[in-house]
Amino acid sequence: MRTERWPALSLGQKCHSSSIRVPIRPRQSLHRLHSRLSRHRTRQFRYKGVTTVSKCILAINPGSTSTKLAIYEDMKLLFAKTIRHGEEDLNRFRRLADQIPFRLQAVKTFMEENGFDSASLSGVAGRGGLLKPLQSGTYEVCEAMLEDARTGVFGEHASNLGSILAFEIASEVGIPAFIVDPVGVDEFIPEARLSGFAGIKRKSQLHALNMKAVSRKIASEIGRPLDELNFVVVHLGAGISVAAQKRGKLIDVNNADNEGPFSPERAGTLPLKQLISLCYSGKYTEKELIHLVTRRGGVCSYLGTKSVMDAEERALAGDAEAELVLRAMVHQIAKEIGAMATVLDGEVDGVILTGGLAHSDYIIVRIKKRVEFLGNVYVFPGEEELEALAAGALRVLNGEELVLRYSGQREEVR
Ligand SMILES: Nc1ncnc2c1ncn2[C@@H]1O[C@H](COP(=O)(O)OP(=O)(O)O)[C@@H](O)[C@H]1O
Ligand SMILES: CCCC(=O)OP(=O)(O)O
Repeated sequence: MRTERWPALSLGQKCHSSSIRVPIRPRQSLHRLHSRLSRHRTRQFRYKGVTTVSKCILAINPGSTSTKLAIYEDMKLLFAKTIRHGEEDLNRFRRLADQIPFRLQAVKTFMEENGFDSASLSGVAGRGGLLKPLQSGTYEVCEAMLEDARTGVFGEHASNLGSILAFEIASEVGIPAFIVDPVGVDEFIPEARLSGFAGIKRKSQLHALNMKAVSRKIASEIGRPLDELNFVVVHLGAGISVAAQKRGKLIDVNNADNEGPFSPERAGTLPLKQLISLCYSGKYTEKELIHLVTRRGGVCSYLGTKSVMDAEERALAGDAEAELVLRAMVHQIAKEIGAMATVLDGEVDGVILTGGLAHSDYIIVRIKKRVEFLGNVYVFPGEEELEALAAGALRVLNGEELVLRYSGQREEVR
């Protein structure tokens, strides 16, 4: 048994560091470029006196406490920034949609700071949020999608802002806006859809963008096609997704906003009867309780912080409560990994651990100890979401892949 650790690129880091073992390859398929698309989408890009003909993509990843941004010229990272939003910045907005002008300004400031004109862009890609169940791929943003993201009919999460912000920027300069592998990617097998109570269906809501991007990289490092491999893929972020990935398809997962292990900010699966009693206690409105279990649950509800980094410091300094909470979170994550291994009939080529918490040796060492009997454990700290967004947009702009419509049809990008 061994653990592979690939340090993910931190934002702004150049791709040539010798410590990076996963090669970042530029896409090679310009020869397949459709000439109409080529004329329409390829821009002259002028920066610091040098003019190049290439496709520039703005990638936007709105998170619950941050907006992560990057501009790629083809697959070369030009600029990136993580803007952290304090609770005081975001708490003044009553609804998620009220944050749009504030976040939009943050995107525009990022472009201005880097002297980058949006007229030089070929496309904008935003993280796709809680939308209807969708197949994996790149979708062009359309009015129906914007409406679902704005109203939150499939749930409220900061990622819902991705399509909206991408569309706002793109429509100003008449270029397409995309989302890639949204949170609502659904590749469930039929038996994963039943909850155990008729009328309540399980939903696939997960960190599909990063989980797919990281698994593709690890498969390529192993030297085998992803569609021949079975992984248990675990994204350890503000929310936690533990998925059974069979031959490239995410066939079962705990719903990262609703089920499974508790996370830095989410309660995960709760004892049913006690939860029902709490709903009828009169202490909370429906909205308040949903907010509590999804944004102030998990580690936050026990320790008052969503930062596992802080919780870890406390545990290491002898705080017994912090130590117990982290031990319990590891316990639940490991149990879920074991469960997903059974979904794969025990045929597991490896366990992949990624997301912010994968930076933590404290957490990783403890999970690994519990699950390494299943096979190799691959650790990929952080996430590849911005790069995956740019890659998804470029695949359709370069004519390598048909763009998906929110209705489910595949078409050539217009
Ligand atoms: N080096 C680290 N050590 C311990 N915890 C970390 C480290 N880096 C990030 N984290 C924790 O990861 C969590 C956030 O994960 P991240 O993947 O960035 O979240 P999101 O899902 O919002 O993108 C936080 O609890 C943070 O404290
Ligand atoms: C709702 C599923 C996606 C998710 O949990 O994202 P974050 O960890 O970024 O909040």
